[in-house]
This record gives sequence, C-alpha cells and structure tokens, in this order.
Amino acid sequence: MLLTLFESHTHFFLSMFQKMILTKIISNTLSLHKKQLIEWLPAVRYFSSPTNPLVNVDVNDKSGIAVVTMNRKPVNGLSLELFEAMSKALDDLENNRIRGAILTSSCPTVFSAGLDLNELYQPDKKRFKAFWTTFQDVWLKLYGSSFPTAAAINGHAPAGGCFLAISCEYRVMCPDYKIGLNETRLGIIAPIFLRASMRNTVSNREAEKALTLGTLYSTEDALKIGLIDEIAIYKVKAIERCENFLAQFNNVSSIARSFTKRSLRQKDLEELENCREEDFNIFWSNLIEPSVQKQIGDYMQSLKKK
Ligand SMILES: CCCCC/C=C\C/C=C\C=C\CC(=O)SCCNC(=O)CCNC(=O)[C@H](O)C(C)(C)COP(=O)(O)OP(=O)(O)OC[C@H]1O[C@@H](n2cnc3c(N)ncnc32)[C@H](O)[C@@H]1OP(=O)(O)O
Repeated sequence: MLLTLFESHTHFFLSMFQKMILTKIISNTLSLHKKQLIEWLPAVRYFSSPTNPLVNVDVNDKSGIAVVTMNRKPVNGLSLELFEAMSKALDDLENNRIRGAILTSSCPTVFSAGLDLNELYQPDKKRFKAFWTTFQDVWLKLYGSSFPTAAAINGHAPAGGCFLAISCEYRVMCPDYKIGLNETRLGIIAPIFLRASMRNTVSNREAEKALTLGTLYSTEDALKIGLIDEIAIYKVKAIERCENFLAQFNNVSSIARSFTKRSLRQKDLEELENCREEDFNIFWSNLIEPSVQKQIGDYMQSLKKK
C-alpha cells in the first residue's frame, strides 16, 4: 500500500526511471526492516478487557496468552447474548495483538451444551437472524483468528460445544466426558462452517462417519480419532497443556505463522463469507419445518425430564 501511495503521489514529478530506483530503495528498506517492525508491534498492547458476565477474558501480562472463559450457567447454552459477548471478546483479542487464546468454561462439568435450544424452538425470525449471523461471525473470527488458539475442554462438548473446540487449533480434554457433533440425531443438518472445522480436525473419512452418525465420543475415543490432541486430568492441567502448545510459537515469526494459518483456512472462510445469507435461509427454512420443531421440542422435554 505504501508503495502504491508513493507511486501515485510522485506520478507528476518524477521520470519513470527515477521512480523505479526510488521504489526499489523503499521496497528493500521495508523488507529489511519487516522482521524488526513485526517483532516490535505486538510488544505492548496486552489489555485487561472490560468484564462481560458471559465471557471473561484474562490476559497474562508476561506470556500474552488470554484465557477466555464462557460463563453462562448451567451449561453454556450458546444464546444470542453469549455469541455477542464472544464476538466482542474476539475483536478485542485481535485488536490487542495477544500471543494466543485458550477457550474454556466456568461450568464444572460442561464445556458447552451447544446451541441454546430455546433459540431453535419456536423461533422469532428477527432474533434468529441476529443469532445466526452472530454465530457465523464467531466462527469466522475464531477459525480465522490471526493469533493461535486452543481449547481446554473441561466438560461435555456436544454439538455447538464441539464446534467451538474444533474451530481452535489444539484441544486438551478432561476424562469421562462426551464430545461430538450430534446434529443429525436431532434431525438437524450440520451447517457448512461446522463441516469445514470437522474436516480440518479429523480425516475426511472420520468426519463423514462422525457427522452422518452424529456420534458423541468419550474423551478416550476422541483422542483415538484425533478429535482432541491430549487428555489432562483437571481443568488447570488442561489449561497448562494448552499454554505449552501456544508457547511453542514463541520461537516462530508471528507474521509467518498467522499467514500460513490464514492461507490453510482461507478456502473454508471464503466458502461461508460468500454465502452467509443463503446459509441463513437454508437453516431458517429447515428449522421452521413442523417436523423439525417437534423433534427439537421433544428433545427439550426429554432433557428436562432427566
Ligand atoms: C434440517 C435443518 C434444520 C436447521 C437447524 C438449524 C440450526 C441448527 C444448526 C446447527 C445446530 C447445532 C446443534 C446444536 O448445538 S443444538 C444443541 C445440541 N445440544 C445437545 O444435544 C446437548 C444437550 N444437553 C445435554 O446433553 C446435557 O445437558 C449435557 C451433557 C450437556 C449436560 O448434562 P447435565 O446432566 O450436566 O445437565 P442437564 O441436567 O442435562 O442440563 C441442565 C439444564 O440445562 C438445560 N440444557 C441442556 N442443554 C441445553 C441446550 N443445548 N440448550 C438449552 N438448555 C439446555 C437442561 O434442559 C437443564 O434444564 P433444567 O431442567 O435445569 O431446566
């Protein structure tokens, strides 16, 4: 951009030859100092985010790593308000050049129970549109973040809970919980961005099996298929392991790392960016089908009876 500006402003005053020489000098100087500039930029901008009761962000001043804790009791049901708080937190993290983020939960046995079923049952179109759009935003920001991400899965992570975890780059889970994308068991078709995150995590064959069967895996089975990367006995240990994973990037150029991540995920991100409205319309028209509504209503009742 600098070079374009320079070129456009010097257009009237310099000969073609002079412009070529000066352009070359600026370009060489920039690339020589790029590394120093980049290493200098992230140095000082860690922040203490204003507390949101639904999402707490705690940045370690020394490591620059943020622990992002979802806090919507009892099960971190993903409501419009929780998505809005996450979307805002992700913006803050991006703008403040943190070194990495760890997503976790304040609920003792649940990472997230997935989408709040109250958002899906007898929905109001205007609210559902805001809900769905914010859901898309959160995925675009989390999956496409410039900083590295990890999930400390300290409890059950069905459906949308699993989706948040697989949008991160690394997963450490505590034993004796369940994780998976059980949408088809609820009569729901997994949206494209959820399928993309799954394919990016496990093999294509495992993704197909997991999504079509709607399997919920135990922690141990999740490790076997690569849905998670490590098991840690407690939440504190899970966070520690995530920190170890993120610390490995201290020796890697942050610009090279984030460009590489972005280029690997670009196709998935563009796929959603290019069809956000269509994605909403497909889900909305399926969601309001009487048979889907009945299935969701019955499922909610079964959870309450339990
Ligand atoms: C054909 C296309 C259709 C279009 C579809 C459109 C959109 C959908 C697209 C994507 C879909 C994503 C899928 C989802 O995320 S849907 C949510 C799926 N979630 C689940 O199946 C998990 C359900 N919950 C559980 O299995 C258990 O609660 C859990 C194992 C997480 C925890 O068990 P625990 O015993 O600790 O707690 P409970 O007593 O079961 O629950 C406490 C309390 O919370 C309520 N609750 C649980 N889950 C949800 C939820 N997802 N949303 C809202 N409320 C939830 C539960 O009912 C209890 O309430 P109460 O009895 O205390 O009132």
